[in-house]
Amino acid sequence: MEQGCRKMGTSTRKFPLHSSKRLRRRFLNRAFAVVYFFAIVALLYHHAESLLYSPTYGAFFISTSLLLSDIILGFMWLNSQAFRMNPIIENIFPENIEKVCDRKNFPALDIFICTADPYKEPPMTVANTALSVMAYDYPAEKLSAYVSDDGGSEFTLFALMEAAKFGNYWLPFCRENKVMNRCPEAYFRSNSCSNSEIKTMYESMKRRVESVVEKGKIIDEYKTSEEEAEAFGKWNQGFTRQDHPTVIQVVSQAGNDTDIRGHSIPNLVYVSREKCRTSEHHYKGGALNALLRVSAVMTNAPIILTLDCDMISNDPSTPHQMLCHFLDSSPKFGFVQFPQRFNGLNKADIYASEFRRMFYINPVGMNGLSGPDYFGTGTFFRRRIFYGAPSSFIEPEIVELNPDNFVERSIKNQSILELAHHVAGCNYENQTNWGSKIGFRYGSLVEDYYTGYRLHCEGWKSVYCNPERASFLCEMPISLNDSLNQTKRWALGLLEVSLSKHSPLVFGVRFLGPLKAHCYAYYAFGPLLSFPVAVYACVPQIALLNDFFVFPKVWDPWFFLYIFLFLGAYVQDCLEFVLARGTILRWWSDQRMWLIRSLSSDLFGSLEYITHHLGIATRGFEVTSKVVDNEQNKRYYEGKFEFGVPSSIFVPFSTGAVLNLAALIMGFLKILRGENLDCLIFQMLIASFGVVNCWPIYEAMVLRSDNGRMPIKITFISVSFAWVVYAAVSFILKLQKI
Ligand SMILES: O=c1ccn([C@@H]2O[C@H](COP(=O)(O)OP(=O)(O)O[C@H]3O[C@H](CO)[C@@H](O)[C@H](O)[C@H]3O)[C@@H](O)[C@H]2O)c(=O)[nH]1
Ligand SMILES: [Mn+2]
Repeated sequence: MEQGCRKMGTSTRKFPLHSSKRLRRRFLNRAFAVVYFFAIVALLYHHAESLLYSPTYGAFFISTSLLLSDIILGFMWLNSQAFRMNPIIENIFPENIEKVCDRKNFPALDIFICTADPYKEPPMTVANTALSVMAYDYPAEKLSAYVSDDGGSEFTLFALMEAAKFGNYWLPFCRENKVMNRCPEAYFRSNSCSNSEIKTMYESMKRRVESVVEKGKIIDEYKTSEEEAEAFGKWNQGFTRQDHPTVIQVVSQAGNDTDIRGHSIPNLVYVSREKCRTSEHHYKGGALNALLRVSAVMTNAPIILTLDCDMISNDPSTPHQMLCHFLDSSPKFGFVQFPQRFNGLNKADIYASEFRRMFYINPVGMNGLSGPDYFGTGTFFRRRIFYGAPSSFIEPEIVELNPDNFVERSIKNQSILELAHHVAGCNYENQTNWGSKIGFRYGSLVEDYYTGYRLHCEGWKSVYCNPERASFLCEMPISLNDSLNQTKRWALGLLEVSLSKHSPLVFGVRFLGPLKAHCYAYYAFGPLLSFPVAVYACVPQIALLNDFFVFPKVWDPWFFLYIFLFLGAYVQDCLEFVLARGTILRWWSDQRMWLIRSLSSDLFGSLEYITHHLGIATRGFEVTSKVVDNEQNKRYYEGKFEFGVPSSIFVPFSTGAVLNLAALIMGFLKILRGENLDCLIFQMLIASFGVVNCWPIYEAMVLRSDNGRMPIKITFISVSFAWVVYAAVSFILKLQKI
């Protein structure tokens, strides 16, 4: 791809494209890690000692559960240190790109947009995303957008056809007015547009698309040409989402279709791969592999951008930014990862949807260890990366899929289209390397994490690029249930990696070295946190209710060890959060959601992993809804948690909430009765921390009356459950003395 810009060696020295800065805080991090490590060892020693000398079964039970919990927490701490050893910030100088490489020599770019459900991912959202990237400041004849529709919906195709027509006006409008946010919906929402003509045009297109989805039918009047009518004809009687032939429709063709100023517009291709009930489709990974092949046959650009359908471009110069890395890099360099930044978070970001640690803090840490993991969206790949390690190329089955193959014919050429249909077939991958050695990798519901991991194991490098202005903006779930179900899917997918033969601790260590393997282990084993959090959320509390005192007394040196461990971790976490431009308010939500997720997503994800492996249940990729309900939206902006639906995923942490409150009240009663505070204090501290964190849950259970409150059924189940857990643990605690 650098061919066009070959003689860059000297010019990039004069006009640098990127630079990197190692953060000085690495020294502090390392020193603190050593101190903290010894503190953990001391704590484990303390537990082991209590275990050996436990006077009763109860004490034995408590010491065992605390020891196991702290081993897991210690292991997670160890993993998290890998990110702290060598953080690096990468800077880019996109203003120099055109000085070292002429526009006409820019490499071609294929953009993949995935959608899977026209009701959860409205076709208008997909159309907006497509328009926002088609309007990139990049030579249009080198740009192709491929939309993969796993929902197999004619409405999505209709929306794209409408988008292409509107694009004829929108693209020149953006160019001439130097618009930065080229997603029409976002642009019209935030600008009082002076040119109301284009706004009217947009509104009328939006009305048409939405009415089609609403009516569930495309009226003939909307099919403006013979070709369009023919395309929709493919949705005949036997066509269902799970069972249908491949549909590939070239919606606009670069070099052939022009905008109102006579400039070319980029290729826009709709692809719905063939689906049949008898063969596995591998969810998004499968969709991306189908796109890899279809695009190889049609345009075969050396660079690929993968996007989720709600990830709009917010900066037309993003391709220039990624070129800063691609034009000046080693042959092992494989991808540039841009962060997900979110549109419309509320002030406290109550569901911690921005995942500041995962998307902003940890990737900087991985930059120093040959690059960040793959986030699934906002990633520019070198096409070659999907065909084996840097030094051992794996030949695909047909020459047309070779990343170096040059496509001479037009994308509407009959034989090209025929081959494209063939490679999108549902049995095409049988007996091939797709999904195992070639392309996006199968086997985990978090195909992004897993694919990035395997690519790094092969020796590819990546870079994290987070420019001042957000390159992309995306949506996040605004109901607690949606948010928890999303992370539950992640938890299940991560366990599929951690407990497989490719586990970071076994396979990863061999190929990545210990530090990077621990970074991957940090995510893969994350769901294990459900155990220690569950223990700390109920064991000390129930012990307190039973007059059982398990922790060191105040003034005991071990007490201070606990305080040091707790504050050390929390203060460091908070500092890093704030240094990554977070607010204290959002950090508080972040740590709260960390607790809540451990007791819901991680727990249920683990249970699903087990049931799936026992063959009791099947697993699936439940798509997160991007539809916004106005009433819900209002509550979200007021910062209220949205429970609303009677979902069992709320039960474990609501149970914990009840137990903590009961323990705290009991503790106060004991103090009032004049019992000794010395032994109580530690358990009281834990319970108070629980109660402060659970405040929104109590509110939702008792104080609220809106539709987002906790369903009575769930409150009832949680209280009963709390009673059962209390009774069971109390029974063990009271077992006769040895
Ligand atoms: O069978 C499927 C299921 C999903 N998708 C697409 O996958 C994307 C992500 O789905 P979403 O429901 O939005 O999941 P999230 O949890 O929000 O996505 C995160 O996590 C996923 C892995 O679980 C990654 O694939 C995503 O890139 C990452 O943003 C969407 O564009 C979907 O259309 C498909 O194409 N086919
Ligand atoms: Mn998403």
